[in-house]
Amino acid sequence: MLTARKLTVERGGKTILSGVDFQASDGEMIGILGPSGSGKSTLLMALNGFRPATAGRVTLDGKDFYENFETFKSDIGFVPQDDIVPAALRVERTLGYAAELRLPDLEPEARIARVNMVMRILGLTESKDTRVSSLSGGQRKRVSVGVELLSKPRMLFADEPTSGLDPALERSLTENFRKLADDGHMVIVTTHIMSSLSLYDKLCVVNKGKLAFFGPPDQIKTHFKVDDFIEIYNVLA
Ligand SMILES: Nc1ncnc2c1ncn2[C@@H]1O[C@H](COP(=O)(O)OP(=O)(O)OP(=O)(O)O)[C@@H](O)[C@H]1O
Repeated sequence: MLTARKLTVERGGKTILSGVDFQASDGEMIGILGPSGSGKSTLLMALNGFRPATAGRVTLDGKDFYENFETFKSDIGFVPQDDIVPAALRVERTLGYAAELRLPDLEPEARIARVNMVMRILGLTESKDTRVSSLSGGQRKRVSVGVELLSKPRMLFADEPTSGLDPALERSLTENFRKLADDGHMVIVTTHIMSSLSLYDKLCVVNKGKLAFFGPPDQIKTHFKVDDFIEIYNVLA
């Protein structure tokens, strides 16, 4: 279990996140929501240890996450907002190359099997011979996610992976994340998309650097006294 208590992040003399509590278990998919600039990416990177909080504590299975980061880092997959895959290579080669770098101890056959598995999970098999530069935005995002899945990380953190996708691609990528969580991964995603919120186990709403809600999607409308997910943003304004 990943637990954060009273996380505070200060940057450039400004308090960006203040006293945020958070909890995620294996097999859970958690969405981090909130207006632009509310602190979602900051929270995600404090939780995954890439930019630790300046105060507060993060623990994984009861152990201090930052102090034991070297031990835990093989458990972490992180898909940042920007694309991380080279555009010139074909999909299968991109994943194969990433597998060579990330899994040097695996036999070549095992690496190929891992690449094939990741392509299958993410629906990329039919695009395996397509250059990344020719893929749609949604497919490219899947390749970025695929690179992170090669090592089967226990925890997958993704920063707005569905931004800029059409509703069908957004839904399908979110469903991919749901499947990963159902397979036992801990999936933590920042998002602005309100139409797929029911697929998440829990939602974490950040507003002006503070936690505004943490709980299951079926409680969020009651909490904010709204009829529709989209109206939450009016309440937070
Ligand atoms: N290094 C920094 N120094 C000063 N301020 C920063 C720094 N990094 C982020 N901020 C500020 O912290 C706030 C939160 O940023 P963050 O990227 O976490 O927001 P966000 O909710 O993810 O936004 P978006 O939805 O637009 O991606 C913003 O006001 C941002 O300008």
